[in-house]
Amino acid sequence: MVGDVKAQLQAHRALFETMERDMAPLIAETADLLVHTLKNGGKLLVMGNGGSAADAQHFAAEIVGRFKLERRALPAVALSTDTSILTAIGNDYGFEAIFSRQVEALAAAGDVVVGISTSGNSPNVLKAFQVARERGCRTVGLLGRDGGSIKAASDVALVVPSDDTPRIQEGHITIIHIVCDLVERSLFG
Ligand SMILES: O=C(CO)[C@@H](O)[C@H](O)[C@H](O)[C@H](O)COP(=O)(O)O
Ligand SMILES: [Zn+2]
Repeated sequence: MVGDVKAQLQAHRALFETMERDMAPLIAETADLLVHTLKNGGKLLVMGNGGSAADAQHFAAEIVGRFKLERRALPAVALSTDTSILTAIGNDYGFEAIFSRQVEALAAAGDVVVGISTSGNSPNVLKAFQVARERGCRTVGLLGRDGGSIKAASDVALVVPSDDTPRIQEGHITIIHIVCDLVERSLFG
């Protein structure tokens, strides 16, 4: 039991060492993109399924509310939170359309659309990225494994180098916190 716990903590640490070595520039680039977008009156739309739906609403909450600094509210919407919208679109147009239809409704040119998927292959995220690009938005994929099909639809692809879904999710939420910190300090610090 304790051995299993230690093995998982070690896997987490090894992954984060690799992320530190390989991903820092791309995480900084993502923060820059969001700073630029918010400065120019754009907003963040963010989505994911399951645990990544929770990460999406966590991200939007840090942006709309605050991360650490007392500052004005910033615009962000999690597309995974409104059960009436999700069930209506899912029921009437199919589960693949639950995010793309909301992107169609809410996205403006210059917005940043973030999709979180550990496999990189969730069809509803992929479809939302296709619509986002048609709308002139920038797409950021928070991905895992080999990046899947969403990688090619991402302007910035942050692929956490692991095949283990929970470890990938731990990478994603840490990247989200780092981006929130950089965005807030660069706009208001
Ligand atoms: O949190 C977990 C597993 O750790 C699950 O809820 C997981 O997010 C769900 O199976 C998702 O449907 C997986 O989708 P994706 O990450 O491949 O896009
Ligand atoms: Zn999970």
